[in-house]
Amino acid sequence: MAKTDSNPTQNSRRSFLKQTGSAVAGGSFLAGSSFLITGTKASGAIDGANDRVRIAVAGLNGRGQAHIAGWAKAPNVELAYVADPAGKVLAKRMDSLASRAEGKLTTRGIGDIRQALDDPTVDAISIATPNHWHSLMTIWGAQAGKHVYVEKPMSHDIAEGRVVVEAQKKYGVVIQHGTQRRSNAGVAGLHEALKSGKLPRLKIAYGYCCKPRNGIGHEPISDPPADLNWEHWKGPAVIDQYHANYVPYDWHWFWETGNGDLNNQGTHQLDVARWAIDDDQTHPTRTMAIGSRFQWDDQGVTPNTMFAMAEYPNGQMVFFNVRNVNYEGYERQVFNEYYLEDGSIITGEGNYKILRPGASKAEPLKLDQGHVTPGGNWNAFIAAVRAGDPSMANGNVMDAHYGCVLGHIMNNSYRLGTEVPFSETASDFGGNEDAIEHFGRLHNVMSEGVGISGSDAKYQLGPMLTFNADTERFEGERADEANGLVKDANNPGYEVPSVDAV
Ligand SMILES: NC(=O)C1=CN([C@@H]2O[C@H](COP(=O)(O)OP(=O)(O)OC[C@H]3O[C@@H](n4cnc5c(N)ncnc54)[C@H](OP(=O)(O)O)[C@@H]3O)[C@@H](O)[C@H]2O)C=CC1
Ligand SMILES: O=C1CO[C@H](CO)[C@@H](O)[C@@H]1O
Repeated sequence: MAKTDSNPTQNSRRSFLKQTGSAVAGGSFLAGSSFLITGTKASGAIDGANDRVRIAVAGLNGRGQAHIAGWAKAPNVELAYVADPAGKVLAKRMDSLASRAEGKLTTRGIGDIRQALDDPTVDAISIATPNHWHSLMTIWGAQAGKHVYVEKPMSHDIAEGRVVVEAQKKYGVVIQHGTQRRSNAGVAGLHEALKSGKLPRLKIAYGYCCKPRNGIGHEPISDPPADLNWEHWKGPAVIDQYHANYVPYDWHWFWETGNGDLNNQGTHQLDVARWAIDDDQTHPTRTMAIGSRFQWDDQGVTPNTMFAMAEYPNGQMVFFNVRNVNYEGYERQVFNEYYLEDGSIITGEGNYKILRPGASKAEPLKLDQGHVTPGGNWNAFIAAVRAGDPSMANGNVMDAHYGCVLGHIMNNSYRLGTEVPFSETASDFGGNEDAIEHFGRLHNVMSEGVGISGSDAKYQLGPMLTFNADTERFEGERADEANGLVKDANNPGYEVPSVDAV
């Protein structure tokens, strides 16, 4: 890991950042209050009375603010650093912190998270950068002995996710994925009931990521803004030239930096769907996707419409819908559904209803709460850090890896797709009747709701890919092309190490 020339330990003074009107007494932190501690503790060791956790947040524009607020509410957590490569974003966040600080603000604003990694008194980092940075920064964090809270998706491609897994094993740090539904004991309870046989066996776990969005237009190639360290923003991502649609947020819709909505919002629902699959299953072995970027005629390239399916070796399936196009009467659907072998359908999120075969109305499904580390996503991470126990993470590194790869291989099928006429019989989905029926519903929304029609309209139909769950490589038809998508190219100085070199 490259070293920086800063002296991050120079601020040895503690001070406190006031977030609300509550009071901090005697220089100590009142557990459960809404203060954010800033400053530096004398030692990085987390023990006994000095169990303060010092954390550095990377990525400050959108989700990074939720991270700061989340750590502020966690007892005895100290915001040591905030990092962002854009000078204006960093200055704005620092101003905001300073305006709420009691006394001198000692949180350090930095452009490069490696300054915080070099500080032995930092215990953990929390990553809210664009997706292409998630794995590399997590790996750097593990190598530096820091615990890591990393936003979803933990990986931008299949191979780097595996490196994170191996880094976690080697360095033993806590890694928690930003899939906060993993902290929901109601969701855990349903999945435990499904797996223990208290409910009929799960056949299809279905995720929906259907929230309306708009196109992003076209931005010309230009110089990056003067305050932005563009080389560092790109980091591992190979991007030819800057345009203003990358920064901020709309990087989601370019494959070099994002993963489309399937592995954006959809990561939450993909993760829940996979969590419901039997515990002895790792990756699906067959997957395919069909979709398009309808309606917008913009610069983004990832699909705004998608139906994808994945089949696990035990026959259980994950189905997934993405539907971002906007139209009058749009039905927002961001949730999961469970189709059981006896024909029942379960819906809800932590508070479930079941529609039994032949019944006209769904009935409430009363279940025991499942096992999660209590306290919500932020507190669970801090509890795991204090205990030094990676298994306490709500959404650990393996959960993250399997959930993200599920989305990556669906996206890979889509990316290898060919154009076919816009039709409800665009694919036979390997003969899967359930998939044919569910794709038909999405197709109807596109034709009747969105009004897509005519010979110019096309779907991009991806091949049925075969994935070897042991080697994490594709096999069989189109395998060479699919394996070309397993690992992204990286820029010099920002290479994701190999599994052997981690
Ligand atoms: N769990 C959840 O519910 C949610 C999770 N997320 C996840 O959070 C992540 C961030 O999303 P969002 O905030 O919407 O995206 P934004 O683009 O709005 O913000 C990302 C920030 O990261 C900064 N950044 C880029 N590279 C680096 C780097 N090397 N070091 C530090 N900061 C960097 C960006 O810099 P710049 O200032 O130049 O743009 C920007 O400020 C995404 O991965 C997303 O999936 C988002 C929303 C909710
Ligand atoms: O639009 C968004 C808001 O909710 C999602 C939840 O993780 C985000 O990631 C996404 O970018």
